[in-house]
Amino acid sequence: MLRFLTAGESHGWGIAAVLDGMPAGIEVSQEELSVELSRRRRGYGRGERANIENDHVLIASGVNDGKTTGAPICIVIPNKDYENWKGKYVPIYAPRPGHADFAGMVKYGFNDCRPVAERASARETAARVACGYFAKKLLEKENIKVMSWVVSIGGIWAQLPPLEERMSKEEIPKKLFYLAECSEVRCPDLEATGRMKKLIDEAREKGDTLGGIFEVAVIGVPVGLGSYVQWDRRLDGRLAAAVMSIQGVKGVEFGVGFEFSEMMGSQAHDPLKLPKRPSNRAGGIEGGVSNGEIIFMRAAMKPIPTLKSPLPSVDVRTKKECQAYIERSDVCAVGSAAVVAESMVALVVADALLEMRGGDRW
Ligand SMILES: Cc1cc2nc3c(=O)[nH]c(=O)nc-3n(C[C@H](O)[C@H](O)[C@H](O)COP(=O)(O)O)c2cc1C
Ligand SMILES: C=C(O[C@@H]1CC(C(=O)O)=C[C@@H](OP(=O)(O)O)[C@H]1O)C(=O)O
Repeated sequence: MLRFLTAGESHGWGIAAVLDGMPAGIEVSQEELSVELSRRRRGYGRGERANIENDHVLIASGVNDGKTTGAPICIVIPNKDYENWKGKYVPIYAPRPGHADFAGMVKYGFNDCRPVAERASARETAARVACGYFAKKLLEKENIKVMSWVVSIGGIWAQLPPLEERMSKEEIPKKLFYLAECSEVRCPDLEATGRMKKLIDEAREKGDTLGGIFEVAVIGVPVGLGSYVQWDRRLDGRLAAAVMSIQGVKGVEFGVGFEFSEMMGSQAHDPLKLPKRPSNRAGGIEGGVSNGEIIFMRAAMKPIPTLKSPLPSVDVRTKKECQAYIERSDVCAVGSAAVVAESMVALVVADALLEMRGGDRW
């Protein structure tokens, strides 16, 4: 069983994770790890914090001589911004609509929202990406690759090959992924990238924020990951939970997803033919089990909650109406969320692979 937990606050000493269940013998490198971390940190629309952090990952255990040992892997990512925050306490008395502030403060009985904001922050996703790197390295040994790209930001859509092709021909996700890596918003359509950047600039000027949609594809998946025999073993359920757990993600679909609801069965399901199934509208999973096709997911992220032109809120001390608290913030982080989703998907797929194959070393 591959599992992990994270710890740490956004402006505290650092972010940490323990990843348990990685087999021995997986080669890992500090350089590749830092590339993964910087893919998440950077992107057009991210705020000033991205320039403060370098997300250097300290590997405290579980790796010896560049290979995993099978022991729990402990990673620590010091927060450089801690130097600017230590010894200070900046309370948040006007909860930001859309952030965890209000619900978290009431739930845990705080007098202000600072402790909520610190732990609810997506700073924590740096640790998820570090864990996801190890899962990706395990999958790499089986020629399984996880990719993502952004398809829309604030209603501006990328022009991409038809969905049916994106889901069924391996060379297409590979190409889209390659192009996305060249785009500042991680969108494979470089013309749309320009318009998305302009929209992000406009939102920033207005003190507003944006969300969007990204896709994740997993190629090289064998038949048989996950199971229909128990609800919590279904691969689609596990993947959906993993991606929905990312801060700001509000919708997830597989294959043609919500479009299925408008189709006749005869148009919807993927016929079995030799040598290969002609379509993959299911998105690579039937009955909660991978069917050997590309696993294809799409997820929607809401606009960032912290607004420079804030929404109405209530001061929790005076109970008077006021404007929501303003803090340094990202304007748009859809490309970063997509990288986090790659990591979460890699962790779930690697867990299901270990379940099916077993093995203490790889
Ligand atoms: C990579 C990434 C960066 C984010 N950056 C910010 C940010 O700078 N400011 C902010 O208010 N929310 C940001 N968010 C979103 C909030 O963390 C999220 O909306 C909040 O924790 C509430 O959770 P929920 O939206 O899932 O309900 C970010 C999310 C991700 C995935
Ligand atoms: C720090 C990161 O993301 C943060 C996520 C976040 C939030 O509320 O989720 C708020 C911002 O924090 P700060 O106010 O310190 O700039 C983001 O920068 C990161 O991704 O590394």
